[in-house]
Amino acid sequence: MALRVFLSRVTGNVFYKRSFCSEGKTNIHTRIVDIYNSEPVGSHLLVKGWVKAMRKMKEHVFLDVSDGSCSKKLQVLISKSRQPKSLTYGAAVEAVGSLVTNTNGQLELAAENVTVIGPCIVIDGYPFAPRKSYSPDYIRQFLHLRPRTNAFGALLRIRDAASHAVNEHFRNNGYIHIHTPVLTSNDCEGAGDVFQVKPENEKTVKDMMKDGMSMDEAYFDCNTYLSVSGQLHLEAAVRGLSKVYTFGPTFRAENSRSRLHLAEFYMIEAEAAFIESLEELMNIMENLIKNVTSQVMQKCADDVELLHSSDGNEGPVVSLLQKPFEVMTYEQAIDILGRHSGNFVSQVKKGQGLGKEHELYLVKYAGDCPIFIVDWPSDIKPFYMKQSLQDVSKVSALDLLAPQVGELCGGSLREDNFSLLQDKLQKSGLYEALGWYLELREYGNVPSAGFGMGFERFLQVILGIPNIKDTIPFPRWPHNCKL
Ligand SMILES: NC(=O)C[C@H](N)C(=O)O
Repeated sequence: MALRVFLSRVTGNVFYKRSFCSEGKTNIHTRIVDIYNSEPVGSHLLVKGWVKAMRKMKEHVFLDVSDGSCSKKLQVLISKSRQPKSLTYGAAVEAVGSLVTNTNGQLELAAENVTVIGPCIVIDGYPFAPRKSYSPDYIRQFLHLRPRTNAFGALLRIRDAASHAVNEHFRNNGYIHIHTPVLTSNDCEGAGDVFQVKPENEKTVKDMMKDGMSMDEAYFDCNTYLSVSGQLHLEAAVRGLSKVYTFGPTFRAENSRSRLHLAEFYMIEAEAAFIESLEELMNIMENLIKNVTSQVMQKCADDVELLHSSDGNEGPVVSLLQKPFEVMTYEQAIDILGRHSGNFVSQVKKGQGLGKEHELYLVKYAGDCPIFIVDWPSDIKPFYMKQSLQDVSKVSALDLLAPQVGELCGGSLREDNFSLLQDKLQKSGLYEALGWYLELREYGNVPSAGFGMGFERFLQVILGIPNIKDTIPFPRWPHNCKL
């Protein structure tokens, strides 16, 4: 571009002039949360939001207006003569007026003017009636309208606060946030069934083989999947940064519609170098869980209360904060389950994994307290877990079981013995694909450990939410991806 043209673009009147000011000051409307926190009585304000309830009196109309910024609504008072025609429950409105304290001592906007920004065009079609509480199952049928319900609004604010607290906790403890890839060529450890991805117009591998094409002609010259875990990439990053974590979407194509599974969920995964015992790993996990839980309970007390009082939720699990998490070995767990099988739980044999009923039974046994199950048989755990120094048939791994969900986290010391890892990769047929992973142990290797925790299950636990689909804005599960 010629310099003259360039300069005229930069300095001339070519550009559209905009007025710049920080967000919140634009358009000068005040958020309801700020009104309750800091706005002095007597202020003249513009408020924007949605009508959550409407009461018509002789001369006035009272509106409960919410803008989603907090659980509270602002009562707006307008004289009947100034009430716009399309003012109904559910409409989007803006109101201008003075902030006053009413006779009940509550803040109220005495409005001079209320304008309808967006009316409810089909009033009878709106699935939620004012001041009525609905079951989560009912609300879930309207995923696109769900964010405007009181209970789900509260959930979304809590989720935001929890996500913020997770990032803050890791940052305060010296962890570096790593964005691990969503597209990967490995399925981690066979952590779950994978979603395979390819460009829209590309043939499937099967068709390519039929047509005599080689994988080199594909976009990626290898099979590609949506990530089931960022762990292996974190293990690469931790051998350079010492403490790392990731917190992103994770995908499992499990054909389950259970109250505990999603096809897309958010996983918090952390890895730390120079860790040599499960004790240290348990402390890292317990500190994270306790700290984030107490942050959420403090910062979102109103929303937690609102969620608790709405239908279908069991309320927060306080046992999480009260005492140290329990610990028992896999063998002790099998023993306890064996002694109580029949009446309470079905039989589980030594060497087998635990079913959901076993996990929940063990949590009950621990007094509804989270419990770490440690030292698992190596045969039922993935290749990257470190062989136990005391018993070669075991790995230094743990599962954290919690009320409401059973398994909440899984973690382990990572195998740092080069030849053992090489052997395991060879035996599991992953040697070719994971040569790079083995190489991490070839140069400047260190002992390390890590864990993963499903964020939605964590929300279920701390909030007592039975169904995982009620913890994520737009849940994906079999046959449900249209919205
Ligand atoms: N980062 C982890 O340890 C999580 C584990 N790889 C899982 O997929 O469950």
